[in-house]
Amino acid sequence: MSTNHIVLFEPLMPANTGNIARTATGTNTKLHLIKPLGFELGDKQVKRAGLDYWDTVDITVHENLPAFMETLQATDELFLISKFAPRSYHEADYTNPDHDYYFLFGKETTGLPEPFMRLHGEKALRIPQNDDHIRSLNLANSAAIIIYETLRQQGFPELDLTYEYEFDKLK
Ligand SMILES: C[S@@+](CC[C@H](N)C(=O)[O-])C[C@H]1O[C@@H](n2cnc3c(N)ncnc32)[C@H](O)[C@@H]1O
Repeated sequence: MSTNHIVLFEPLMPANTGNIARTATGTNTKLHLIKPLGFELGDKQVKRAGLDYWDTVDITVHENLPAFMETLQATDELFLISKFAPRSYHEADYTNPDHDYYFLFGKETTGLPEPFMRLHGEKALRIPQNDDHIRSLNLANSAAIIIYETLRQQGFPELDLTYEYEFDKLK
């Protein structure tokens, strides 16, 4: 079965990383952070945004982008998530059970480095948006959109499609 990975390139804002950590925990997704980080991992704001989930996130910190790239195996599929991509994220296939899927997101201010983007342009995916009104989507929202499309294609593996709550608002 595939493992999905969210990779954040030089994240700056603790609230975004905390928010993504919460999504990662709830979806059995691994989280990778590429240094330098704009915060300390013990930062109150990271923890607040991830609430009680921070300690349960499977998190790996990489020294820099080349160090992260060196960890990839032949069966790992890497996608660069960028508004500059010519292809939309819904057109890619994430269903090969023998592959792990890595989604690399850019820094809140400057995105991914331009030379790296040019080198791996064929792996880039865009989330459609209205460019007349906003510059880009929020990083944490982008990560949630991508991971849930991936999980939808994979049939939501090991996630509860429904759940019996002790205090159920519908009962
Ligand atoms: C706030 S945006 C940074 C925008 C930055 N100016 C740039 O050049 O990409 C942070 C990250 O969110 C993701 N993102 C935001 N909007 C996106 C979109 N429409 N399509 C794909 N990724 C997006 C990208 O990974 C981006 O690097």
